[in-house]
Amino acid sequence: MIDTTQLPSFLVQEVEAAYNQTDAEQVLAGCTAACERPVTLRANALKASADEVAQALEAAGIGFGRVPWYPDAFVLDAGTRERALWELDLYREGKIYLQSLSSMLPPLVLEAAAGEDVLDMCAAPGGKTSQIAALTGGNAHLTACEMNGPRAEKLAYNLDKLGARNINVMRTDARKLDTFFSFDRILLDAPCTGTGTVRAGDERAQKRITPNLLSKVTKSQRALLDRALTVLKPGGVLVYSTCSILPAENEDQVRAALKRHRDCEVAPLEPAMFSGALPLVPNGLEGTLTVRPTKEFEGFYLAKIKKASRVRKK
Ligand SMILES: C[S@@+](CC[C@H](N)C(=O)[O-])C[C@H]1O[C@@H](n2cnc3c(N)ncnc32)[C@H](O)[C@@H]1O
Repeated sequence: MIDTTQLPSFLVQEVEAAYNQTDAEQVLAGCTAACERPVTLRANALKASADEVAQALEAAGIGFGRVPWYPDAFVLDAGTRERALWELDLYREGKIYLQSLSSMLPPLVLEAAAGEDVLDMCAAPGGKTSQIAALTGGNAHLTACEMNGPRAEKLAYNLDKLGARNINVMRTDARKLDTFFSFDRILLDAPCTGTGTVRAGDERAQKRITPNLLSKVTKSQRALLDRALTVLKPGGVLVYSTCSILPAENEDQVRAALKRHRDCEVAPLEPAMFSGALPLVPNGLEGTLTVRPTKEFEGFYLAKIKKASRVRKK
């Protein structure tokens, strides 16, 4: 039996209602194991190669492991604290970015290419925006939206530190983004309950994760999805992600959005894309992935949606 008394009671209740007993137990066990989660980071290819980062970590006596699905990801040895990195030139010069493994997934799935118009709709503090910039060699036309003022400043600061240049940072409510804009690729890393990131014993999470929060974020997710699918070009691709493990924020949102936007459909994600190395829990929408929380991964949801190309009339 898992001790769930250290987890937010609303989270436990929702997980037990959403998943079968075995899956719910695994998910809740992952939340309780989160306290042991190692520090993970991404080599920032805009400033340093993964080899350079590996050598610098070795020189500093910091042990690490790698993952089979992303050469730029590093998993520091158990017990290594973030503060071990703070004094390193690597960190000060923006050659690395502290980022959870799960949050490295959406930019990989987005598959943006140089020259494309790309929107990161909810961008601060900028981990995924800068990763998209790195993956496109700094050659995509990137727009990054953030509604919250101080967070938009942090976003601009981080992008500058990481050498992600020529990004149009917009401090704006992305639900009201002018429909004059249009994009080839959109990342919607939506505001959510954060239930995938909860660590047992976190009293603030107990207070924060409530029916009221769920109701607030699901309204916002719906409006953001509608705007995203409106400003997506025909033939364009949207990646929707949350760090939540609740279906109401994930597959239920996507399924409902696809009913409202009949020209869009799921572009199936295959676990094999990640060498079968993601800890997944079955969800109710085929072709989308729910990563269950484990000792290494935060709980996370990923869906890829494609808009039909315009049919040419003869
Ligand atoms: C999950 S966080 C994004 C994390 C970010 N993608 C990253 O990887 O660093 C969600 C962000 O969306 C912002 N946000 C919430 N509602 C928004 C809206 N309507 N328009 C723009 N940004 C919004 C929040 O302030 C928050 O910074």
